[in-house]
Amino acid sequence: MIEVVAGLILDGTGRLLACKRPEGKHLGGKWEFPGGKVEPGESPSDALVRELEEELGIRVETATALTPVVWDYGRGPIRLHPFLCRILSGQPHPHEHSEIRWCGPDELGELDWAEADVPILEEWRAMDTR
Ligand SMILES: Nc1nc2c([nH]c(=O)n2[C@H]2C[C@H](O)[C@@H](COP(=O)(O)OP(=O)(O)OP(=O)(O)O)O2)c(=O)[nH]1
Repeated sequence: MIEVVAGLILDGTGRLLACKRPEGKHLGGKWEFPGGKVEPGESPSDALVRELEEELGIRVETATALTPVVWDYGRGPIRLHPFLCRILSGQPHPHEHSEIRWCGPDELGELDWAEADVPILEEWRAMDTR
């Protein structure tokens, strides 16, 4: 099982940050929550702080953990651990994604999400963290 973390970053007005995977990569063109694989010896929360600094140039703190999602895209199972996060410093800039977008509830529903993220989005919608 590959452990992956993903951050639901809120902007304080009810919008979430969606990130587009670059064409040519696995799941290229799909939208995801930023994050990546947990390295040996790291907690999921530490991994997310590291990944968001690398991918977006922001420092975050993690808050509520949502329900992990187990998914298999045909390359073996991944377990995706979602966390709500808050930006402590910096403005997000895409270092590894082709595009990033702050989205309100309606816009979120219009994006072509990676399949493992769909249940996460549904859980978030049901929570109403705004
Ligand atoms: N970071 C992230 N990965 C996700 C999400 N949803 C989802 O299915 N994934 C998948 C895509 C990848 O297979 C894996 C995350 O690994 P990664 O983002 O470090 O991907 P990577 O570029 O290293 O992938 P690869 O080189 O191994 O193909 O989980 C998500 O919301 N965030």
